[in-house]
Amino acid sequence: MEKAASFLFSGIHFDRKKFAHDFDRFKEKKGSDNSLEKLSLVETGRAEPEDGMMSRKKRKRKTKISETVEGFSVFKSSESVVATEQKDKAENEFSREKKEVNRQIERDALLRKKHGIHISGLNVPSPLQNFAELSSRYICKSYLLRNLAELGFKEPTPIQRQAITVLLSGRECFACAPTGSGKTLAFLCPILMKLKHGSKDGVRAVVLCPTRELAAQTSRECKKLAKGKKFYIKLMTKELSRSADFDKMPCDILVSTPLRLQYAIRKRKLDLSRVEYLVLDESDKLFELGFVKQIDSVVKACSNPLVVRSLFSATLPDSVEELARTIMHDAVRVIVGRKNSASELIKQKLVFTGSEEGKLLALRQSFAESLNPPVLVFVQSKERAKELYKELAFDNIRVDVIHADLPQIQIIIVFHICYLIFPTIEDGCTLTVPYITQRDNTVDDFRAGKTWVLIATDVIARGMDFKGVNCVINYDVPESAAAYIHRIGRSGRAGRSGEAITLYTEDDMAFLRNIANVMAASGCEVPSWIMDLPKLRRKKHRPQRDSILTKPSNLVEE
Ligand SMILES: Nc1ncnc2c1ncn2[C@@H]1O[C@H](COP(=O)(O)OP(=O)(O)OP(=O)(O)O)[C@@H](O)[C@H]1O
Repeated sequence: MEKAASFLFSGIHFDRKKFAHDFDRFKEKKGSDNSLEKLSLVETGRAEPEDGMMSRKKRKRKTKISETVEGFSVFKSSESVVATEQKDKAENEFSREKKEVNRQIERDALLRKKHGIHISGLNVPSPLQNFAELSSRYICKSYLLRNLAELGFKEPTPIQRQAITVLLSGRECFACAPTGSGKTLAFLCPILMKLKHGSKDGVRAVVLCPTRELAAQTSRECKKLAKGKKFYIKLMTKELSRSADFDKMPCDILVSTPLRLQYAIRKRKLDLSRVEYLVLDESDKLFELGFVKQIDSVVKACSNPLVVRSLFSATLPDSVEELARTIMHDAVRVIVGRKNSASELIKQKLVFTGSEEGKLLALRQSFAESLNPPVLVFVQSKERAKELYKELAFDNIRVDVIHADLPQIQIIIVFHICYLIFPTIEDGCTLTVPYITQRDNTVDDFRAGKTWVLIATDVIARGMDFKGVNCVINYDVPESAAAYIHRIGRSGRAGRSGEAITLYTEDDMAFLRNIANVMAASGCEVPSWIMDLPKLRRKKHRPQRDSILTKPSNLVEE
């Protein structure tokens, strides 16, 4: 380098005589500079170490000092040393924090990978390592941790690990996780934590579910989680939506179907302007045509600009996500496993029965050989549910049926309390017992094990949590891949295994490929000829089917 420099400057001669005056000044200045530098270092007690082992940082600092000192007072230089020190300290702190952030990002990524959690969105909070983190990272009251433990929930499920922290950080959320993977707790837990305690200030959280049964189940789960804490948790019954005085009725968390809520908003002037949390459970169902207007009016009624909205489902088509994005802000997307796939805990099978008669025969045969209750049998319409029920009711099986046509009975008990008995009371009084529906009874009997085989339409295909359903039989092939995923998802819940059998005939060939795709994606074997079938262009599969009727030749000999 030196050689190069001398080569570059060769031939240039500095005339010291001619520039003697300037040369002297230059020499003086250089000397005074050094003295100043020395002085400033001594003053701050940071003189250069004698052994000459000066770190790179210090050298850098030294250079800076000499630059600052030039032409200014001594006092300023000492201030700048302090400032530089502080700057260095801040820089060190910053780089330490940056390293820690990077390490946390790595740990989060590993935890997410381990649990099959996929996220998109900016600054997604770390997933939970365990439930104890609800206290250490967030303010979680002891009642909730106690209730989780009492319910036997030792570890958060993957969707709970991520969706809970997203909602606790105040972010909106799209969550898609397999059936039976604990999505209900994933949205209820943050709501309870954020609302802290009950109040009489109006509705603060709304959970919308597509069916009455699911709404009832969700409000029950919410009450279990809130046990020991005064919260007003209400299920919107038909009676409530028609006659409640919502101004006087304390309610923190309201669980409802869209129609009943819309009715209450319109007719009972239910005020939702203070709602802080709005959950659309089974959101893809709620965004279907029949519900869209009702959802729209509920979303509008929840007019608090700070409302946190979240969408939960086991199936979340892109179209729904796109639609939902138009109303959501800075939402985080959390997908567990593969989007729109069935639970891997369910063993799925396809059985060809040739015809409708063949289906009934196959069902009877399978029950005769090995009936392992509880079993759910899905059909495509209420008419077919009634037909199949008639057929099986005479077999020696405890069978029941559930569909949208089952009546609701309101029991009104009128007490005419005679003033002769209670002289202080002049009038009679009317006690209205909440609607008791035959649908509720049917569900309860199935839960209690009184019913072995429950024949159902898609009314209970979504969200219903029947513990330990061993087998789901699709007597009729479902109308869509999503319907298939939800139906079979009534078994194989909360880590248990399950079985799903789908009976099909020639009429179902066109739709078979869609089911086979779901099966293959969750690791089940599918005959290759099915995968070679052409894709179905129609969206819904609802073929015209022959009635379910035993013909003499169908009877199984005992
Ligand atoms: N952390 C947990 N540990 C063990 N069991 C849990 C945990 N969280 C929830 N469960 C149980 O798992 C079962 C399924 O939960 P949940 O009904 O919330 O599933 P889901 O994901 O909403 O299903 P679906 O998509 O069918 O609605 C319930 O019985 C619930 O009590």
